[in-house]
Amino acid sequence: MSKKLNIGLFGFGVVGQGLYDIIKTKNLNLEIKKIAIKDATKKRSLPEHYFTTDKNELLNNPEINTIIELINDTEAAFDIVSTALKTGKNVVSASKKMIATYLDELIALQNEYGTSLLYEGAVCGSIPIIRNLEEYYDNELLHSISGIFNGSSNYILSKGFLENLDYASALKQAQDLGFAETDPISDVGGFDSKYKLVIAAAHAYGVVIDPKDVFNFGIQNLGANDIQYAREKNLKIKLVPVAKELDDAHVTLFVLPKFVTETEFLYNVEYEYNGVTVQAAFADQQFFFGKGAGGHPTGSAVLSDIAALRYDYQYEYKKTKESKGLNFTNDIELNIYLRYDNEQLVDLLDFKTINERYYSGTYKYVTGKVNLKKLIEHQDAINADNAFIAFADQLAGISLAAIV
Ligand SMILES: NC(=O)C1=CN([C@@H]2O[C@H](COP(=O)(O)OP(=O)(O)OC[C@H]3O[C@@H](n4cnc5c(N)ncnc54)[C@H](OP(=O)(O)O)[C@@H]3O)[C@@H](O)[C@H]2O)C=CC1
Ligand SMILES: N[C@@H](CC=O)C(=O)O
Repeated sequence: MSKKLNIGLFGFGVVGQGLYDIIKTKNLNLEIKKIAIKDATKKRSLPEHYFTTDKNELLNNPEINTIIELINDTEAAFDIVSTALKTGKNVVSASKKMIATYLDELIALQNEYGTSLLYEGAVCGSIPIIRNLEEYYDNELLHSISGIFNGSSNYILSKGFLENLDYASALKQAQDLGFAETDPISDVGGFDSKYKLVIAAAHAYGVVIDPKDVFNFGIQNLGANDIQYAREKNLKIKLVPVAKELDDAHVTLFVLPKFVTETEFLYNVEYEYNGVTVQAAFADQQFFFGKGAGGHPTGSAVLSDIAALRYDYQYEYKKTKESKGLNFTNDIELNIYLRYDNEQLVDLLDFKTINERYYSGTYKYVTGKVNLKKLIEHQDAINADNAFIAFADQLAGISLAAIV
């Protein structure tokens, strides 16, 4: 018999409302007791008595045994989630930045207090990737996980490539549809993809990596020449996070735009859809596809976690416990395309090999192999130049540069 869940819901925005819409169509053994929001003056679709701006009305209510955290404030979310876990309440959260930033602490709290934190909705919306990494791939050696982890940036890219819509209008649409983060630089700059990648890597490789150590470069500098370059070669540009085991001792993570060929699954992932490609030793390549943003797709993942809590499901962080001793490294070499203005940038990045170099009045690019550490070191110069970078490798082409 499943246990009855008395829910305290934090947040009634895109995802909170989306979750509510789904719950009300079902006859589940659960009840939403109270909803905490920030702005008491906003018009709501439910009677006033549901709402409060006092978090303690939920956290201190002994009747509430489950907290659902769906707010857009990282520090407040960590405070809510950690308090709930400490006071014996299980939690479901979709706040990927908060989870990636505080993952070590959140795992420790679950171990110490025996409470459960689930977050399927935080990584690729409706795609059930976390529980698959945790359970299904438990005994698999995973060579890499990559994909499209951000709906807003993919929406903007699709609108540009397929409909010739300009960047600003496409971003506005993604915001109006409820896909974008409060500060959309998180989406287009690759930060959101990075947080999701860090969470996925913890379940895939057992490594808990500080997001600050992971390089992310987004699509905000993408220009008409870059799109033209891709079109002429029958490629598409996608924002792709990569986690790859390089050898028995090293794992790398980064987020970069990527030239994707027609033969790759990601080529046909458009608009707010996400895709996750898992390359495993025995299962070989597998692909997960689904909506990565929006109230209902994300709400469906949150509801799946809620349902799992009725049976006290907990992540075991199995690969973390196996302690294979993988070290995170940025000391890798990969083939990139750099569209730039300032010649000095090419020298600064210290290309190991140059395959192609092109100059015209307003368009200059170079392709070749660089060390990721050089991209990190000169990130400010790259941004100051309004340059655009994409990588062109199949993942097998990314290699450890030096043994660290
Ligand atoms: N939108 C999406 O597609 C997805 C979003 N997410 C994540 O889910 C979370 C929520 O996103 P989303 O629904 O889009 O965000 P919204 O901006 O639509 O809603 C945020 C909600 O949080 C409430 N809120 C903010 N601060 C507090 C606080 N301190 N206490 C109580 N309530 C608070 C707001 O209150 P008020 O209504 O009063 O302003 C609002 O109801 C974010 O972490 C986001 O990254 C994850 C996957 C997909
Ligand atoms: N802003 C995010 C929302 C879901 O995580 C995105 O666009 O993917």
